[in-house]
Amino acid sequence: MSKEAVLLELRHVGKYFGGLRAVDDINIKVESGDLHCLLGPNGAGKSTIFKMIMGIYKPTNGSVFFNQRNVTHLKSWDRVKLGISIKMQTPGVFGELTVYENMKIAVQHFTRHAEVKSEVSRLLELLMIRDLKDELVDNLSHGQQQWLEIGMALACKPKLLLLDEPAAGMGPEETDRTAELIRQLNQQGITILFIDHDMAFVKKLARNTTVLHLGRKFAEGTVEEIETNQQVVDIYLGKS
Ligand SMILES: Nc1ncnc2c1ncn2[C@@H]1O[C@H](COP(=O)(O)OP(=O)(O)OP(=O)(O)O)[C@@H](O)[C@H]1O
Repeated sequence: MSKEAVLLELRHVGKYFGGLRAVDDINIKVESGDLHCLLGPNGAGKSTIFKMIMGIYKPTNGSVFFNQRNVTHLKSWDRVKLGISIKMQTPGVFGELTVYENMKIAVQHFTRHAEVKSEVSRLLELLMIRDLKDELVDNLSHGQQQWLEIGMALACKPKLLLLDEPAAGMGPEETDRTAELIRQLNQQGITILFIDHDMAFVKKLARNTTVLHLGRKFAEGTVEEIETNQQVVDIYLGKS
């Protein structure tokens, strides 16, 4: 991988909470244009890594590079301005407002006033929820709310989109639509790093995978390589 091809790099990153090494000496490179999955069982350190990429947690050790720039000490908002965006697992939408109003709140930070309406429409179309623009968010299905949140994360026109378990709690149909949406965003040039522990979903989407276990990098490679790695299979069955 050439230096220019790397969009995100974690170098010897660690995060300790008291005596707990939630993330320990992690090195990860995410290539520009990749659809990359952070895979691992509960408590492996995946969300903590996302929070360090986003600037929500400061690493105990190591550095985070974005576009070859050391962003370790930048605030979250400055990272957003550089092109990093996140959709967290916890809900970030306003249930008592409409779909349109939610999107407008996100879009108006990044778009000139005269273009807000058309940008909201463009995103709602992309998210397959344009017909629901006047609906209160509380009335949407779980999947539709998740797509709206992805849309709000897109408002800053990110180069790198972090998705924490984007299909969690969805049925098969919504999961398939979510996979399709993520694939589409990636084809439009957005590099995507997503967290998941559902191997079937990961197989549908990811090109490259980093497997974490107990805060350490356990394995990395293509989905095919990971799937046939006996040690990875074992940690999923609780043998390691
Ligand atoms: N703010 C915190 N204070 C103390 N411990 C924390 C904190 N955040 C996370 N941890 C611990 O760090 C470890 C890694 O947590 P993390 O949430 O990153 O794992 P994860 O791989 O995202 O798990 P899950 O799939 O369950 O979301 C866990 O043992 C967790 O309890």
